[in-house]
Amino acid sequence: ADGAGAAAASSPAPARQGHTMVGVPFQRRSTVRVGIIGLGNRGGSMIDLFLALPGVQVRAVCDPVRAKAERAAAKVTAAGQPAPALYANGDDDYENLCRRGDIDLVYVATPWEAHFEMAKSALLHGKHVGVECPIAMRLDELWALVDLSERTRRHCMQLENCVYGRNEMRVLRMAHAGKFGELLHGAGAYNHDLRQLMFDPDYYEGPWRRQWHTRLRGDLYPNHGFGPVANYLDVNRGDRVVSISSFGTPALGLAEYREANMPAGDPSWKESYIGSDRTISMVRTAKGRVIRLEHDVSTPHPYSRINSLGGTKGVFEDYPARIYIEPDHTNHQWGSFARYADWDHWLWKEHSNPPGGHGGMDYLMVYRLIQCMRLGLVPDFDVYDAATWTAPVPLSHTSIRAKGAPLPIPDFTRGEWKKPRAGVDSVKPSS
Ligand SMILES: NC(=O)c1ccc[n+]([C@@H]2O[C@H](COP(=O)([O-])OP(=O)(O)OC[C@H]3O[C@@H](n4cnc5c(N)ncnc54)[C@H](O)[C@@H]3O)[C@@H](O)[C@H]2O)c1
Repeated sequence: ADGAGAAAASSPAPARQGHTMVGVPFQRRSTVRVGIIGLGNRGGSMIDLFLALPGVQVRAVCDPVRAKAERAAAKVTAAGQPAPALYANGDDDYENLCRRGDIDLVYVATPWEAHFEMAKSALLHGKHVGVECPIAMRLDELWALVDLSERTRRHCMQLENCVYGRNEMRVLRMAHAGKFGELLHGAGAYNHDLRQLMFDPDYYEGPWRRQWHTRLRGDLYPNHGFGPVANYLDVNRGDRVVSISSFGTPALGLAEYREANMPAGDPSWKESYIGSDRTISMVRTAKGRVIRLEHDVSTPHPYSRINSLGGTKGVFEDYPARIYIEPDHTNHQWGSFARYADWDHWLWKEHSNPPGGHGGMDYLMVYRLIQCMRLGLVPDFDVYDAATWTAPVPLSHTSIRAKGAPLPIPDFTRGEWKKPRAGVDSVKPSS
């Protein structure tokens, strides 16, 4: 599989089968009819945000764990909507949800191994699809999603919530206004100690997340760190990421945690974890800028997405947020980022205290997606962004196996990255 990965990594873009999805608006509609696949931790809470928005109807819910599907259906009726169709007959019942004629958007919040087939099914049945991170696990699947989106004329979106974070959006606007000068470098991460949750028998639906640590090396979850920095640097909108070089430490954290916490005979004792506890990747852009990505979910660490950006006039670093830009700051002393609240994105000015998890960015993501669909706007991100932000998953694995050898990151836009265009730094719509 690694050999195939390396070959695929260096092969040229496959011939385009459809037409570009760059700048393609949604068809305008007053009501967005939603089907949700996967109602675990994520889907089971995101449904509240869909139901909180005017103009959204949840028409169908799907989860093989019937109790979870039923709990979600009860939320729909409690919100005053008709009872949704329920799909709970095994692992393939999602196809029946995708087949329905009364759904505009499918939202996928299932284990990673299921994302690709579910996105594919939604697109083939004419639905727009928003998928949790990462959108797929293999490079050939990323190309397949690009081709399917281009052929079916439906948007295939990585629902990357962190690009809607308040700090991320403020930095994005300041970057575009030149406050950091010419942009040079950025960093993003998913450093989140998930040991306890991954070994908890009840938190996830089965051990799927931990088991990925027995299969794939490297950065399993790059999107939350990569997406925001890619936006700062206008990746796919004037610059593009061209190569990735990844390094991984030994994988010791999960086994050490198991030793200390899991009783003999627990099924986890059959697992062997492969590298790496911390993956560090260096990504180069066509303009010569450098992005550092980190991934670590198996050692103690306070939560951090790093979220930094630097240029010729200064630097921002998050966790905690701090800034140093000329001429505002001197003498090597960090300044307060709170002082720059005027630079907040219009979404954050409109919703100063959004509901829902992750500090409100989940809500703003769903709000903006639904707004784009109802007003017939171009979405803030498309299948090219989805593929780009996810590409480190397979590529970091292959690069680590090759001792950090740089691998090309495909140009999923097939040359269209050079065109500047709007993205998450959107203009507030007038109607
Ligand atoms: N963006 C974020 O901030 C964020 C936060 C948490 C989770 N996530 C992502 O959400 C996804 C789900 O994570 P989770 O924590 O909710 O996991 P989970 O295990 O709690 O939920 C997954 C759900 O999918 C269901 N499922 C499994 N196979 C299915 C199938 N064939 N058809 C329909 N449903 C199926 C399971 O029964 C379960 O209810 C993952 O991709 C995860 O990375 C994203």
